[in-house]
Amino acid sequence: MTLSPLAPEWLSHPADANALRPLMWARDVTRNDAGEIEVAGVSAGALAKQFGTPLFVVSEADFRARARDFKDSFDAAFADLCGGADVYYAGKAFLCTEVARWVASEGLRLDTCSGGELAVARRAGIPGANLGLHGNNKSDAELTRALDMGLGRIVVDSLPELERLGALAASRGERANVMLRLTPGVHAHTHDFIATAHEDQKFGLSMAPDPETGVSPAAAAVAAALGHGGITLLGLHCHIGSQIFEPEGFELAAKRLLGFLSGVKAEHGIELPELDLGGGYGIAYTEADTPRPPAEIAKAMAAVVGATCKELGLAVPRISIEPGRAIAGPSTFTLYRTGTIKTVRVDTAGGGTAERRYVSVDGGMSDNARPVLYDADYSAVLASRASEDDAVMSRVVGKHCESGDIVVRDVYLPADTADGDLLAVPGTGAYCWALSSNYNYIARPPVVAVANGAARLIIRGETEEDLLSRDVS
Ligand SMILES: Cc1ncc(COP(=O)(O)O)c(C=O)c1O
Ligand SMILES: N[C@@H](CCCC[NH3+])C(=O)O
Repeated sequence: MTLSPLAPEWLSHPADANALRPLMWARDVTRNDAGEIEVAGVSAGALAKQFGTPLFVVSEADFRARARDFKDSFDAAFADLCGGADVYYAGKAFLCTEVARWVASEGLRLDTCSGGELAVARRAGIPGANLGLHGNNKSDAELTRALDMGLGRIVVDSLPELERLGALAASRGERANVMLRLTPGVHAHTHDFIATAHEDQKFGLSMAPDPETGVSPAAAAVAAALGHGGITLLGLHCHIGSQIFEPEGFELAAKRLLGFLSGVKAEHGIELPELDLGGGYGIAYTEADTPRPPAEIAKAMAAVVGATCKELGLAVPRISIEPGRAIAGPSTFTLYRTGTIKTVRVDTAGGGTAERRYVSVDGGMSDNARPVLYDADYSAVLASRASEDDAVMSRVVGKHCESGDIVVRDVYLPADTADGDLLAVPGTGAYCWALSSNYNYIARPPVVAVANGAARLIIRGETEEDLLSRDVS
């Protein structure tokens, strides 16, 4: 078989199309003797039979292990510097009541960014002291809810919000626990839509001095917070973006924030006790991605923080981080049923023609918007059986009325992949269900957690009745 010239350079023709690359899958996903994929002892076929497809399948053990790994690694790395570190799981990646409970039982805290996420946290019984709240446009109702729940930290994003929160807390005779989100001016190596620390964007307080006053919005916010009767200023926060592999951006941001803390000490005589370095750690969606293990990330970060504090004569603040994707992403795969398969002739850049095989599945951009939103790459394997057939360059597409509705842009799938097979797409635990929609009146799929040979629903799938029941007629 001649290889399709349409294959991207980074994608290698697999020697064994049935193989599961370890970094891309939850650690308890294997291929059983019958050739079927199974997770924690439950086969893809059994899952599809019990819950239907599309289906989000979460390995509970894998999710918990990744959460624990971050907590243990950061605690160990920062033990001597500041007595350990706090890990806030970023619930925006994937949140439901069950997941919030897993996170809490593994010793993590929870980062929320809306009233709805706070409601999940409350339902899961997480104490307010272990919660953070983010957002560039928090409503008064959300701030009130945060105060009602006694939040450990509200991450303030702007001067107007600081004023609003301070006034609200003061009117209740309280002080709000505040972290200030700063933009350290770091350009992260990631898709523009998920980079968040350069100057020209909606998040955070700039550290760059205003040309007229010489005072940066960040410095103005610190002064305002320290002087406000309704605010307790705990420290500073930054988040440079998401799906980032290189350590340099994280380290530069940490250095800039510590430098800023040193400036606060010089100006106000105060060493703020906390520093949150955000999330953003990349995961393996394809063979081209090489994520760093949490222990390595933590050690490198501790070395930078320790050395910088020493240089600046600062006590090391209590460090926290907010990983989302790196905990939720690899724990989950999406199970689809294949449908129409067709091969089309396409013109190549070199002036020739090639064939592209389109494999359609029964979901698509409504359960995974990331390829459309960020040009995100994924991978896929045949899940219902192993195949001895050669692997053919393929494009997995959804069923939506949108030509950009691509699930996996480029993947080698066995030539005998046929209508009715099961296909599994790994790494869909973060920002897939969370970003899901009802486009084309398609109901959101259920999410099941699998552990110890049993699967249980943690989010029920929507039904057509659910969707119709919203229509006012
Ligand atoms: C403030 C903040 N913290 C944490 C995260 C989690 O990022 P990630 O899922 O890439 O770890 C995000 C999302 O990018 C974020 O905006
Ligand atoms: N939603 C983005 C991640 C960033 C969201 C949080 N700031 C993604 O799917 O990659």
